[in-house]
Amino acid sequence: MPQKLAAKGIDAIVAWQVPMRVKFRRIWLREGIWLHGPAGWGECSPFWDYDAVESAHWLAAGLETATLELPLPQLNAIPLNVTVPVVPPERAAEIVAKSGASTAKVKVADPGSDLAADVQRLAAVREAIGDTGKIRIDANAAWDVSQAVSAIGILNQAAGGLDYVEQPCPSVAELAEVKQKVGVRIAADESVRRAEDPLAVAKAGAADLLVIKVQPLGGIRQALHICEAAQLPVVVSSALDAAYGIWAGGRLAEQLALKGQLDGACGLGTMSLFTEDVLGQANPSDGAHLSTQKPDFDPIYHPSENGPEQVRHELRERWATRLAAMSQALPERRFGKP
Ligand SMILES: O=C(O)CCC(=O)C1=CC=C[C@@H](O)[C@@H]1C(=O)O
Ligand SMILES: [Mg+2]
Repeated sequence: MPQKLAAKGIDAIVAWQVPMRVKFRRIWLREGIWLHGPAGWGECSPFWDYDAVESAHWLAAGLETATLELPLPQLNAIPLNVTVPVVPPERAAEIVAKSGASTAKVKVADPGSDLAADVQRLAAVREAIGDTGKIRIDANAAWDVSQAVSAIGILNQAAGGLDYVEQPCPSVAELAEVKQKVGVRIAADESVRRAEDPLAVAKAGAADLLVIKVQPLGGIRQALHICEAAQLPVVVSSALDAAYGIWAGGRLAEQLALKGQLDGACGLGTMSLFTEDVLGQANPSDGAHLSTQKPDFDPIYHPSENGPEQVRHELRERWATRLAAMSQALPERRFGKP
């Protein structure tokens, strides 16, 4: 256990791993750690392509949840969007119908797919969600400005109207230009969670709303601070978190809902993308709503604790090394203190 963490009252760490039902964000296997402290368990599950400095935000978020007692929830549930990965149209329709959600967020512009497939996926989602449902798309910064303008026109039509387009292009300047040129709202995701200055996009007036994730922004309090400063509507989304990360997202969404800053359904239903419950943790969502109750399961006493001993050993070692690097990087985080 790194000394810095022990000094904050962290007394147990569990590494977990779960296969995904479908490839999402180019991964088939999701991993992370849970840290136990005076306030219970917190999650730290940065993607493996993030370096120690970027991942230190995720560690700060996990430390916050494990050490800071939050007030009891005032809302019971947060409305969710169903997340539709890059899958064939029939599968997309099934995912939407099964969720019961009235808002869908559909992944588009995937390098392994094309615009014609995106058109078909959106048409199937509209059919499944009905005329009154809302459809959002997320391009994960795949387009340049002219590709974005043309694709958004086509996809808006295929979807029978879009609620918004998330991160059509990489840079703030491009987002601003696309926002000028299309009649669909533009949301910023990577331009907030991976930016040197998470407020740059708001300052530039380059987005109509923000998609906010707790772990990449270093915790609920820092995320709230950014939302307050940005003065834009917000949708809280998951970072493909497991139960404790999702719970933190729900608590942020609750705060924003109480302030009137939440823009509809949140992207916190992603535990359904996992093939199984992580260490027996039940999915806290019914597909259309997320419970704000903190999971009360104690992973350390779970008998399976991630399968065969060999896998457990390798997983623990890998995360112990990474945790040491992340905790070293904590003071270099780009804004605020945990
Ligand atoms: O917002 C949602 O509905 C689900 C979360 C989601 O789409 C994402 C989670 C984590 C990594 C990202 O590639 C992806 C996103 O870009 O929003
Ligand atoms: Mg996104």
